[in-house]
Order: sequence, then structure tokens, then C-alpha cells
Amino acid sequence: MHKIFQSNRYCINLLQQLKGVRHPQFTDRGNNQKSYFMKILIIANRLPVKIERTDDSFIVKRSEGGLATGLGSLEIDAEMHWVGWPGIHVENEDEKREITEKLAALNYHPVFLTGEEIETYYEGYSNSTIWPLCHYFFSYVQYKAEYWEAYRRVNGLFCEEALNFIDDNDIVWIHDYQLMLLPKKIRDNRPNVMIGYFHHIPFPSYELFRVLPEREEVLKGLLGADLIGFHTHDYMRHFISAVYRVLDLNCNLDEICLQDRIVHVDAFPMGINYEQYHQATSLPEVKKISKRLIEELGDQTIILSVDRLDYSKGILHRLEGFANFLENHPEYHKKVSLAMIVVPSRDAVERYADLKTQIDQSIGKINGIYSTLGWTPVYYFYQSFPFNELVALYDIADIALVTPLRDGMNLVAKEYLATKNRKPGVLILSEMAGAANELTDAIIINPNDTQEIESALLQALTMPGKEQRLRLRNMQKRISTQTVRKWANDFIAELLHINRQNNEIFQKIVGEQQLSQIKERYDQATARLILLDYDGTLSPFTKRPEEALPSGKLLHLLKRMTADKKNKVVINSGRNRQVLDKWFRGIDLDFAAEHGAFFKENNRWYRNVQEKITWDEEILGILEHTIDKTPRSYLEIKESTLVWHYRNVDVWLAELREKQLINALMGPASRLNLQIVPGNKIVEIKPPETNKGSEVKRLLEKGNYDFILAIGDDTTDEEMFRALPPDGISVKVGSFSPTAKYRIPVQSSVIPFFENLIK
Ligand SMILES: O=P(O)(O)OC[C@H]1O[C@H](O[C@H]2O[C@H](CO)[C@@H](O)[C@H](O)[C@H]2O)[C@H](O)[C@@H](O)[C@@H]1O
Ligand SMILES: O=c1ccn([C@@H]2O[C@H](COP(=O)(O)OP(=O)(O)O)[C@@H](O)[C@H]2O)c(=O)[nH]1
Repeated sequence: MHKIFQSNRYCINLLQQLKGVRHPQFTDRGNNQKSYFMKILIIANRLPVKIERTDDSFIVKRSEGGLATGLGSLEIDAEMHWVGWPGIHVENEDEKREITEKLAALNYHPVFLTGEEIETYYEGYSNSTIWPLCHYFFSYVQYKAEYWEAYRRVNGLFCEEALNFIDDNDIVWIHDYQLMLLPKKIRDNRPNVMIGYFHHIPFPSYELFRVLPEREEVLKGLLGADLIGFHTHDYMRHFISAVYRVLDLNCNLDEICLQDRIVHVDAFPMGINYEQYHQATSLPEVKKISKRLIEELGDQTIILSVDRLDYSKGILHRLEGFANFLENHPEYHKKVSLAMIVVPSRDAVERYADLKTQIDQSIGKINGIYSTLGWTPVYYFYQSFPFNELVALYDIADIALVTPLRDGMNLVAKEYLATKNRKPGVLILSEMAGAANELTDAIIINPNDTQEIESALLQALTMPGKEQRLRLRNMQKRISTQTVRKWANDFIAELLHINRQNNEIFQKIVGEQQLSQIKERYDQATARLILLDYDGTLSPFTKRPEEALPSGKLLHLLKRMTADKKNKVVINSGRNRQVLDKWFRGIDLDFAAEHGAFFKENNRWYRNVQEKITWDEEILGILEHTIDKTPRSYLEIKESTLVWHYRNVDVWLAELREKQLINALMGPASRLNLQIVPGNKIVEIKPPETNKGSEVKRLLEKGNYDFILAIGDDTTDEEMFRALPPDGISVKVGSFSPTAKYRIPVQSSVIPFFENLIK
């Protein structure tokens, strides 16, 4: 029984092959690391520093956030540089110079922003357009031409500064939504460097992303990277969906095929420095603060929440849930308090300033109603806490209440769990945080349902110690292995792997050197066999197959090729006999039609398959049903094959229907000994005996050639490439082929290639 499921996913095949061969890990590279690259350049909106102005100077303090810690622990021997905004507004040139010199000692390179740029690029496009869009706050999105202009301009400033430090072989790792145009800008200037981009916030569904007027430029900007990382598979999926819908690019699962390289997309959930938090409760300073807090709070149960002031964090929903809880559970009055840390953030953005007022009012109301002389229901801190104080709060808190309406990851949830060393605690976590994907032993809530917050609080307050410890252990197991160090190392390892893979693939592109090698062999040959696929190779892919008529230029080329008596030129196509005869009338070509089911030699057609097939009712029924459910798809009935075409169907729907169709056809196809072949925007049902390769084999048995060249763009052409002898020349048109020796990235280069060859 012949049943072959060929994948049309060249890139995946290739990836699998290459993965089988070698998957470089840092340790693989032994002592040769320096030959791979010399520097890693991190570019993020903010430098990991705090700069304080003194009377006559500046003090620069490193601020080791999660990112800096992770990158600091990269298992890679390379010089590390950072480019970013120093977080301080300075206009005076002498002051800028002084700060630049101080930062240079740390390998940090500042991009200074003017007041106007902070307003339009940072508060504007970054935090009033992209941030609300990515966090599903559609009605908060503000479009202003000057925001977009500034965003572009400032991305350009980051690029200019970064270019001062980038050499070929360097790694550039760009972070976050403030710099989405930067990967392309750097690629345009330094085509050979490895570029990674990590998106720290959610990437919204296409339906939301599409509203962005600059969606195309933003996506193209990101595609300058070789690797694009997200916290979760959902964000990754949304991004790929936006790419194929907005840019109409060829995407194969986690790969986006561009003309000159593949961009990979993957999920890398960011972790924390687990040990730092886990050991923190043994620090004398932390112990002291914890003790003081316990004394001050008495034996109250403490619910803790920690976030930047941001509408995405669901602070008002949390307060409403807590207020409901107090109203409905008076038995917990004087026994439970909510300690709420709200770190000031982006307060020049109107929405943030408004939210601050609403939070103040809500807390005022709750405390006004329920406070007693000895009990404050909500302790509210509108300030940032240093590490020791924060971990002391994590340590003493019985419950962490994390309720974002959307959050890229949420590191606070992980930090709370990691700190839990001395005594257990319960995490209540919103399902809308990226962290919820990993922390499945938390009490997961939908923060929009304030009743659910209320019942989660009750569940947490009554959870037996044994269950708390079990849940905690499970989650600590995960976060202690998926650390920020692993996150950074995984990302860079993948970037190196992709770079190597892209280099291997792209060595095959037919450039001047490759052309002259092929031409030399062509010129020396005495008997040549030239096998040509038609659609997508000799003719561009059109909306309707009947529109893909040969151009005058092509017909002229074929006449010249066939005029040379040393050439046997065969069009090896999936098209039927009638079309080939009609389109190439008067040219001395041979044909193979319907994937080798028929062939024409010396002006006569022969068949390799039985008489015209009467198609089985069940198969026709399945196809009909698929067409009914898939607008703009249609069936082509040929003499020996049935083809379901879906080139005009939405990509997502087509993918779904393709899978469903193949599943449904499997039974009848195996009963009737038919082969199902997925191709480029088609699924073909055909007898298994013939394919484009069987036709090549037949031709090779009959003739003796000293130059054999096959060219094609589709999966079905792989059979043709595989059937060539070892010295045969296989040329893939378009994206990658696991088999072909050469590649011509675009169809429009095919005719010029042959014109040069026969010149
Ligand atoms: O620089 P700011 O405007 O003050 O904002 C602070 C950072 O907030 C965002 O954090 C995100 O990254 C975290 C780590 O990946 C993730 O856990 C969180 O869910 C995200 O919201 C933002 O992405 C950063 O660029 C800001 O610097
Ligand atoms: O007073 C505070 C409150 C928070 N954080 C840190 O701020 C980060 C917040 O990260 P998260 O991913 O939770 O949210 P983001 O603010 O990045 O959206 C965490 O690492 C916290 O430890 C801090 O240093 N001091």
C-alpha cells in the first residue's frame, strides 16, 4: 500500500535534518567561541542604571533588574555592551558628556532623549499607542502622527548609537515594544550580524493588531531579526498570524520565510534569579525587616499585592474583589489586611494619572467603611521598595494576590513563590498573566470576575498547610529550573543555531559564482537534460491557475533552448496534457503531465497510468464537503488526479481544512490505493505509481546525459531533485529545499538565469 504524506513545510524538514546533525550549545563550541562573535550588544529602552543628580555632578548606580541579572549570567565568553536611555532628562552637552563617560566605564552607551521625545516616543507611541493595544485596552489607544514620527526617529537614534559598537559576527539582542523598528534598521546597516528581539509584553490577536495604521512597518521592522521571542506560545501565535495576514508572507509554523533568510519565532518564558530570592530570607537584614513587620502587624493574615501603577494590572478590580470579600465575610474583619504596593510609573501619561486618583478613592472608601481603631483593611504604599524590604514582604505575606487584566509575564508572582522558604503561602494569579501558563498550581482566576477574586481569597484563607506546601513545591520546582539565566542562555543558543542554519542554507543561492560554475558545465556538455517545472518556476503563481499563461519572453527562451540540438528540454508539470499542448504549441519540447502520469516524446503522448479513473463517490463527497465549508477553494479534476486548490483562502482556514481533508481522505485513499500529496496551496489525490521523480528515472534510463539540471518550486519537485544522479544540478525556486543544491529566491530571476546560461 502506497500512502505518502509529503510535507510542504520545507523549512521544518530542513530544520529537523539540521537538528539531527548538530544543535550547537555553548559547550559544543569548545575554545572557539571568540571566532563566532566578539560582542553581545543589548539594546533596551532603559539602561540598567539609576542616575542621581548631586549638586555639581551625577552618581551612576547599577540597578540589577531581572534582565541584567539574566544577561550577566550568560554562559558565553563575550564582551557585553548595553545601549539605552539613561532614564534621566539632560539637555546640557557637558552634562551629557559626563554621564556618557561614566557609563562607558560599565560598557553602557546612553541614548539621550529630549523632553519632546520622552513625551512623544516614550509616553506617546510606546505607552499611549502600543502598550494599550498590546494589553487589549483598545479604547485607550491614541493615534497621533507626531507620536509615530517620534517613534521612528527615536528608533533611528538608538540605531545610530548602536552602530558605533556593532561589528560583523556580533550578537545584537533588542528588547521590547519601544524598539520594534530597530531590528530592520540594524539589519539594513549591518546585514551580517545576528539579531534577536524579545517582546516582553503580550502580542495581541490579529483582530486587534490590524487596527494599527503602521502595522506593516512595525512587522517589517521586527522581521529584521533572526529570532523573535515571546513569553508564551499564544503571543507567538498571534504574531505569526499578523505576519501572514498583513505581509502575506510564507509562514511555516514557527518560521517566516523571507527571500534571503528564515526568521524564527519561539516562546521563551522569562524566569527570575531563583536562588537570590530563595536564599534571601536568611539574610540578616531581611530577617530584621520581617521580624519588625510581624511585630507591627500582629497575627493578622496578610494579602500582598505588588505592581507598577498600570491599568493593565487590574488594581481596581482587585480592590473591588477585596471590598466584596469584606462585605460578605465579616468574620474576617480585623483578621485580614491587604498590603498594596503600587510603584509610581508613567505618571505623565493621562490614563496613569487618572488611575492613581481612582485607586486613592477606592482605597479611601474601603478604609473609610471598614477601618477600626486597631485595624486597617488596606495598607497602601505608593512607592518603590528596595530588594530587602520587598522580599521581607514576600516572606511574611500569607497570600499574594496578582490580578492583571493582561500582563506579558508578571515576575512578581514568581518572586513571591521563590522567596517562600521559611513558611508557605498561597498565590492567587490571573489567567491573563503570561506566568499563569507555567504556574498552574496557583489559584487561577479571571480578574474581570470580582466574585471569583472573592472566592479565591476564601479558598486561599482556608487552604490547609499541607496543600499549600504541595502546590508551592510544584511551582518552585518549575521556577527553580526555568530561571532568568536559562532564559537568556536558551535565547542566545537558539539565535546561534539559527544563524548557522541560515548560513548553510544561503550558501546555495545562485549568485555570479554559482552561475559561472553551472555555465562552465553547461558549455562543456554534449548531451543535456533540462527538466523544468512550470507553475511558480517558469510562470509566476496567479490567483487563478488558468491565468498563468507563458509570457512571450518565456516562449522565446524555450525556442532558443530547444533550438540547440544538444538539449533535451522537458516540462515536468502537474498540469494536464491539454493545457501543455495548447500553451506550448510549435515549440520542440517534451512534457510530463499530471506528475508523470503522462509523457510526450517526439510529438506523441504516452500514459504511465491506467485508463481515465472513475472517482470514488466517497472521495468526491469529502472534497465537495470541504469546498462547501471553504469559500474560494475549488476542485480540479484531471485525467488521473483530483486537486483541491486553496490559494485564495485565508491561511488559517486553509490550514485547518487541509488537515481535516487529509484526515478524512486517509481511509478511502488507503482502501483505493491512492496517494495524498499536499503541495503548494493544493492537496492532490493521485495514483501512487508516478510522480515527478518517476518521470526523471524513466528519462535517465533511456538517455545518456553529461549535464542534467532540474528546477522547480514545489514540494512535488523534491521527487524530481531526489531522482537526479549525484552530479545532477537541482535548483529550488523560492524558499528552502532540503534536497536541492542551489536556490533562486524569486521566480522572476528564473528566465534571466537561463538566458545567462545559454548565452
Ligand atoms: O520602563 P517603564 O515604562 O517604567 O516600564 C517598566 C517595564 O514594564 C514592562 O515590563 C514587562 O516585562 C516584564 C519582564 O519581561 C514582564 O514580566 C511584564 O509582564 C511586562 O509588562 C515593559 O515591557 C518594559 O519594557 C518596561 O521597562
Ligand atoms: O517596590 C518594588 C516593586 C516591584 N519591584 C520589581 O519590579 C518588577 C516588576 O516586574 P513585573 O514583571 O511583575 O511587571 P512590570 O512592571 O515589568 O510590568 C519585579 O521584578 C519586582 O521585584 C521592585 O523592585 N520594587
